[in-house]
Amino acid sequence: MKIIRDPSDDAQQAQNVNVAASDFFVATPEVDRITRRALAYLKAGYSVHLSGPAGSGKTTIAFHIAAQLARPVTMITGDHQMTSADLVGSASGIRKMRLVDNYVRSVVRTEEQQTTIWSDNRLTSACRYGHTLIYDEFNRTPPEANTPLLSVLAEGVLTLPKAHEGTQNFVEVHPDFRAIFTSNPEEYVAVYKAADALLDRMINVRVDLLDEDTERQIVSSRSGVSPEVAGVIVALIKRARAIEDGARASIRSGIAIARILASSAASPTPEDEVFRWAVQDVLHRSLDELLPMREELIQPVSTRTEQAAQVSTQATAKARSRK
Ligand SMILES: Nc1ncnc2c1ncn2[C@@H]1O[C@H](COP(=O)(O)OP(=O)(O)OP(=O)(O)O)[C@@H](O)[C@H]1O
Repeated sequence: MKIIRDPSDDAQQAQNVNVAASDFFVATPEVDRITRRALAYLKAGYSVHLSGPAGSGKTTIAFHIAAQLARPVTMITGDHQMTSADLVGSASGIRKMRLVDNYVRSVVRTEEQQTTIWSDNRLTSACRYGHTLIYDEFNRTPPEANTPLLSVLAEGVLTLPKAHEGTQNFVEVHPDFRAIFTSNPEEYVAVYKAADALLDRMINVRVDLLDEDTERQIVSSRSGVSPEVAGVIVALIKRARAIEDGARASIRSGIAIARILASSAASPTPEDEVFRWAVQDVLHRSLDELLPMREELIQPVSTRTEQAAQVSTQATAKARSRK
């Protein structure tokens, strides 16, 4: 994702960015379908929740969708230490004013005034200026901290705490404000069960593990390895997922193996020690454990191409002999 800063932004907006797809972004029909589906709901004014397993591309697609909305993006990442103040804002100090009036020498009149200085936080500025909010892994934040979102999503109003110095203790949500949430429902470490009331205010778009062709293109695009090498790695990842009992082998693992191969000029063959190490350390499985793949896939790409050519020559010869 490319980050584009808008020089015309005022100080408040300068913390936020405009985004555009990076040169490495892969838009296959599957990615495009998810994007169009989410955009249909966002355009109707609804918030979207992209839910799916780790590495299914939720965050990347969220940015891609946000880029289509062509509004500045405010990004928040869920965190167990977050409070409502981290979303909405808080008092950041006190402003004191003292007036001493000694115009008549024998009379001294003093007047003191004290006001709280309020600082908007990211949700408030996104609501004020009509940004696209990307709230990544929102269920890592305690549900009570996310409470201000309820009235934002349902009534289009953000209520501010008393410390706010303005005359209005609420912000009317800008008509261009949109929110995209992401979460992994399979994650059970350091996450909270999201409040039903919040989930009920967003439309869930399921982002499952991407299809093989999309994963192959992503691995190739993010690492620079050829699509053939990426295909071998993705097949290994799929095999690891099929026999998995612990953490899921993600597309991130595939990108990591591919980048290691590319930077060491290694090849995805059983004889290549860098490849064996990378598979062992990234997937936590030895190449031998993934042996069924060995026969089919883990051969030098040139060998596989030669074999494919042989198979096709044999097939042509058979077809001719049948005539
Ligand atoms: N369409 C795509 N084009 C290019 N790269 C992609 C695409 N989708 C995902 N990726 C890459 O795959 C990796 C995982 O994607 P991403 O972080 O978006 O997944 P996620 O579902 O948000 O994962 P997590 O739940 O672990 O945060 C990243 O390195 C990302 O750059």
